Amino acid sequence: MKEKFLDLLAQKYDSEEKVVTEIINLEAILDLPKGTEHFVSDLHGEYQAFQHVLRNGSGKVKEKIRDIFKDELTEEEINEFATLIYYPEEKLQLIRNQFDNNQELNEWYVKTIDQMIRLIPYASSKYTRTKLRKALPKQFIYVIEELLYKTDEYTNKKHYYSKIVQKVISLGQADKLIIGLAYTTQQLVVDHLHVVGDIYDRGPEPDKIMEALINYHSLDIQWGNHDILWIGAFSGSKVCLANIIRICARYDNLDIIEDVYGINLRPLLNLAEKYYEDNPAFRPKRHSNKQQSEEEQLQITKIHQAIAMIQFKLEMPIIKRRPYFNMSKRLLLEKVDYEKNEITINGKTYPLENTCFTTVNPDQPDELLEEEKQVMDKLLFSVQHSEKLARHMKFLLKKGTLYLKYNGNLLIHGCIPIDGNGNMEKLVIENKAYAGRELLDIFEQYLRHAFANREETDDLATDMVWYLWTGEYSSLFGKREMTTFERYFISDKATHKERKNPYYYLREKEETCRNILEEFDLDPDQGHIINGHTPVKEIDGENPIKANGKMIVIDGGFSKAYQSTTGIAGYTLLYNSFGMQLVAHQHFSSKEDVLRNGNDVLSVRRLVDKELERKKVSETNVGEKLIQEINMLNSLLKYRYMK
Ligand SMILES: O=P(O)(O)OC[C@H]1O[C@](O)(COP(=O)(O)O)[C@@H](O)[C@@H]1O
Ligand SMILES: [Mn+2]
Repeated sequence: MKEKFLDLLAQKYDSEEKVVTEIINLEAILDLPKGTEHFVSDLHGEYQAFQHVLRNGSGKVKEKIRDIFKDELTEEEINEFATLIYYPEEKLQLIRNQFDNNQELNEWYVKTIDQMIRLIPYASSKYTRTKLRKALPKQFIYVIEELLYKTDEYTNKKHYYSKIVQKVISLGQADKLIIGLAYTTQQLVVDHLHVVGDIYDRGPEPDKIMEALINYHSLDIQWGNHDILWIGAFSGSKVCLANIIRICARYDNLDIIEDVYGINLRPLLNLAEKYYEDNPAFRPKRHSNKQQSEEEQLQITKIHQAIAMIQFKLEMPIIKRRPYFNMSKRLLLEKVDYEKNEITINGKTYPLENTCFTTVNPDQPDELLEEEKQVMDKLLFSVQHSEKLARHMKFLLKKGTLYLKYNGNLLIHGCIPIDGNGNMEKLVIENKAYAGRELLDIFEQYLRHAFANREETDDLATDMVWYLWTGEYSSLFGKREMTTFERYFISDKATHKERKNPYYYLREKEETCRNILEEFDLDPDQGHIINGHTPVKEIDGENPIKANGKMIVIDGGFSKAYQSTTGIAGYTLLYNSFGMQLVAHQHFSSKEDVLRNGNDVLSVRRLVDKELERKKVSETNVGEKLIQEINMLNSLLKYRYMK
């Protein structure tokens, strides 16, 4: 077997020299400082703000510019230059308009190309030449390499280089070169991106975020509860599907469903028009910049009610067929007194308001009307046949996992369900108990099974995806119950409370975090847990760094709806060879503002951890793989060439 494998490998490395060269190359990489990891989370459809963080590398781009040009450029010029690197196309247009004649513009081109070429070696100092070459714009590789590897020792070469730049300009290629160099710089500054969940829901452009991620050079994703909902819908879960439409209606984002993913909402609208009226509890949340007629708002309000009621009905049979989900308390439509318009929860009776129960049969409240059934069948068909959604969901499955162990850290969107004593909570599924890492592994297995068997809509795997959205022992939800029904229909706020898993206060303690790291076979002295999911209320003095630095909560706070409760726009994390840095972001106004005013509102940095010695590639996940490759190549060398 091994020999067969080595024979195969020998096809690629078909001479002794090739094997040796590759071994030398890989060993050199192992010795380089580790690349920069960038962690973001809770993007919630806020494409513009996310783009900004991605393009500025959470401040890393500007830091590199400042390192090199601090004695040469003013703060204002540094800002201008940084903006050019973030948004080269738009910034170039603004700059071109500033000049009255070509000569001035050409001088600016010469100066700018020179500065960009000086920045590249600094930004790529941690990479091999081959890796840098891969990051260069293809059509300019030759030109850039000529410019990059110049030395000023020979003055005649100087002339040669200035000639190259002049030629680029006179051939009308300067803009393209600058744009290419800008993207190269962005790419060099961050080696690998981690998206710690919640790409979808609340904000208007999750699809564009997905496209940006698909085009990104290196990343992984830890699914968030909102991503799971979309995966669930695509995998055949009608209750997940009802949820995504309900949330889109609530946040006035139905165009994501209709226009972006091409899902026909007409049948749902017809049903909504037939059974529902205006209702203040179901009015969509207003986006500041969205113009909408009263009629449109009314339509959304009706759709919102129609789909919410379908959702509540669809939950019931699942709760009944899966007793171990322990959700019988959530059979709320059975607890309503339809005559008195009241509900009794935990022995207490509350009046109901803003109800919209016209399609509910009080004797059998989980029964869908024939029309509701048909609507859901059509919607599911449409969802499962949306090409774009299929592409996005497949990418989520390909790059995503429920949790990730990476360079000694544990990345997870929500939590590890634990009880008040810090013990892993058990969920019994089909007579077998799971807890901790095993529980997360089985959740992921079910999710992948549901995704692979999308024609199944009521099997355990599909139900389990919904459990991940809302179940008490879900590692993504992290709360005891979701009080959606109460928030629509009961005014007493006490019923709205969603009790959190003890994880959320026990994670303040170092001991808890160490136990969890051990549960995942990670070294508790070295590792950290990196969480998203819960907005950090900086306003109330909450610290995102917990448990003596073992726990870092980086809810990106991109979601505008939540910014007033956090006081800032959230956090991102950087981890390079020197250690970890937490970056606090202020509210992102707009790309236009950045372009015109260089406003790039970053970033308090707090040192999370400082490496005593600079960390090298050899000490990383990537390094581990390289070492394996080197071992194989050494075997090949012995087997083939040193006999
Ligand atoms: O504020 P909204 O949109 O009504 O959503 C509230 C719901 O979202 C959740 O907070 C889950 O979403 P997050 O993952 O963003 O926290 C639920 O616990 C809660 O019921
Ligand atoms: Mn979340």
